Amino acid sequence: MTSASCGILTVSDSCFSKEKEDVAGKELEKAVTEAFPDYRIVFKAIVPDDRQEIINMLNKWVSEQCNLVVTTGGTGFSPRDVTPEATRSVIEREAPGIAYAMISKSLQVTPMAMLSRAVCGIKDKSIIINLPGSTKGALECFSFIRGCIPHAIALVTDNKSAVMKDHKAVQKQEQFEPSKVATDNVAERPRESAYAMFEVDEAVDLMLEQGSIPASTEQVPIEKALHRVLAEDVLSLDDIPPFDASIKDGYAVRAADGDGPRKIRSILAAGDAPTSMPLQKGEAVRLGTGAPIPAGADAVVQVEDTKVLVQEGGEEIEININKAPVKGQDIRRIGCDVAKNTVVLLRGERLKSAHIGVLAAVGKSTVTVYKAPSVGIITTGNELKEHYEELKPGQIRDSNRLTLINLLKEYHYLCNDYGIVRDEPNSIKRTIATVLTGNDILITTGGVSMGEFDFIKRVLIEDFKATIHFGRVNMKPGKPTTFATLIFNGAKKLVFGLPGNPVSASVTCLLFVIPMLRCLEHASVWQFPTIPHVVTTSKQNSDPRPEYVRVIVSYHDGKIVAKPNGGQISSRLNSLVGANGLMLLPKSMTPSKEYLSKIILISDLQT
Ligand SMILES: Nc1nc2c(c(=O)[nH]1)N[C@H]1C(S)=C(S)[C@@H](COP(=O)(O)OP(=O)(O)OC[C@H]3O[C@@H](n4cnc5c(N)ncnc54)[C@H](O)[C@@H]3O)O[C@H]1N2
Ligand code: MOO
Ligand SMILES: [Mg+2]
Repeated sequence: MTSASCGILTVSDSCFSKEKEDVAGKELEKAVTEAFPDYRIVFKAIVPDDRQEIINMLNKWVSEQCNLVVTTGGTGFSPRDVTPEATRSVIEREAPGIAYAMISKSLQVTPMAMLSRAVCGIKDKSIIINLPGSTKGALECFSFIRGCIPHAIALVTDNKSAVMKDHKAVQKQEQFEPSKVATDNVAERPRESAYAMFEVDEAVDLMLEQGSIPASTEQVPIEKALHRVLAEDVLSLDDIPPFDASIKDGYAVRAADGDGPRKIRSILAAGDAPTSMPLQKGEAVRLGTGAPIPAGADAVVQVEDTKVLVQEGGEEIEININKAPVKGQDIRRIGCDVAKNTVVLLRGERLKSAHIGVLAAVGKSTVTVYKAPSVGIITTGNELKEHYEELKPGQIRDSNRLTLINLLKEYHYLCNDYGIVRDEPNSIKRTIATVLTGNDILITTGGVSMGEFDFIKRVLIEDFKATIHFGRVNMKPGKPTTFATLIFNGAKKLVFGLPGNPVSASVTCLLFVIPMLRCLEHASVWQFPTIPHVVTTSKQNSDPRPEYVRVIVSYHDGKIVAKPNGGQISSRLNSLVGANGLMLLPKSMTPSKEYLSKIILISDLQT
């Protein structure tokens, strides 16, 4: 993606007068940065719903060659909504297709979309796009049209090489070779799975052996480094503390002077430069915690162990040291927390708040971190509809996509969403190719079991020459979990074919996808913490698979307690709502017998 400059203009009387916070503007900024990491947001402003003010700002940004201007607000029917009129005065050529795309997609969400009057158009090398004022509406509309933006910018800026690249990609898509997967001989389908059954640990090992996508790194300011994985060993650029410092509020003294009276020579607060004139016999310097120790002093006596002997106008002139001090008492020596040039953080550590604090303390303003692999997701199934769409008989709402995207987000991974794909080999092939063009990793859900409409494995093998490393795992839920690798446009790609059942998809994402992403990101910790746990069962399990029971784990009276979170059928996603652990029940348990097993902690222990 080539770089471009962007501006975000919030049009709102109430945001302009600071009566309301500009949430839409801020969220749009995030969405643009996330969608186009190479673009620079160079302009941001809030103007009132005033036609001339909008025109002035748009003209100013256009004259400064801002490639993409998105406005939010003022596109509706109320008397002060004038953003479309102002935009129309500025643009030279209208781009009605963008506005149309937003309205037609938005109508699937709400009939109110027909009240949008958004205008989109071009002036010079700038594209101006009006978005609604509501945060949800603005983000939704942006998501509907963001795909066309890079090509539109390449065209208006006359970037011939980018335009050619885009055209080639489109032509390639148009020269689509149909899937090789045959659908006409259902009677001949295998009656037994062609895939060997692996135990979970074996499958994890097979998967990790394939974890060799080249990892790239980037420099980020430490303010933006939270949750990233360090790609360098960090050396302290300074001693901490950088000078001998007091641990207490009190007096710097010479220990050899013992107890008894001291004349106050001067005062040192935290932040004052250390004095160079050595402290003389019988003298003390009054100081605060963190203040530098004056020359000649070798101990600090806390204020609680002293008494005032002489004072003048509220000033301490002479004090008494009640107890003889010990040399070095209450002094933090230079470099005692961290010595200069020593390693303070190790490559592979995931940065949390304390890491960022250490980076700040040792004088690092940027760090090198690993880039996480890029992930794209599709869900498959003819029965699936978007959660906001109306259902016809036989249809269900797609819950897997949003669950998995957000599950990955909980573990700090972003995931590009490629929508729902029908159970049809050509559609699956085409969408997989699109995902693999822009991502290192593909996650699919559904279509991996024994059904005649379960095409994922076959498309991967027949159309992409994938190697299936495992296509069945001995676990409940998650039996048909599939992991494959393939070469696409010369690059190695990883594919996780997760089962369609909602719990199975989430549990296998936790047990396979997240550990693999952590390894690919070079994180030193990739496994979830486990707690050894004794388990029993009251009834003979008819299913011989080891089971990952979704549990609420807590700590009561010195014991770990794991409570199954309701019904455990693979379709009941509520078993994961509030669950913080997966309790492993070994296969073929005899009722009432105790087994030493484990709980995998997927979030914090509840106490
Ligand atoms: N003959 C056999 N049938 C099945 C076997 C088997 O070994 N032999 N395995 C069962 C197991 S275990 C699982 S798990 C499921 C997995 O099936 P698929 O991965 O092929 O998934 P689908 O058939 O497409 O869907 C299964 C189920 O999940 C619902 N689903 C799918 N996608 C979504 C979504 N995005 N959001 C919400 N719900 C979704 C779908 O409607 C089905 O009810 O296969 C068993 N069958
Ligand atoms: O293994 Mo499936 O995931 O039982 O539901
Ligand atoms: Mg199926």
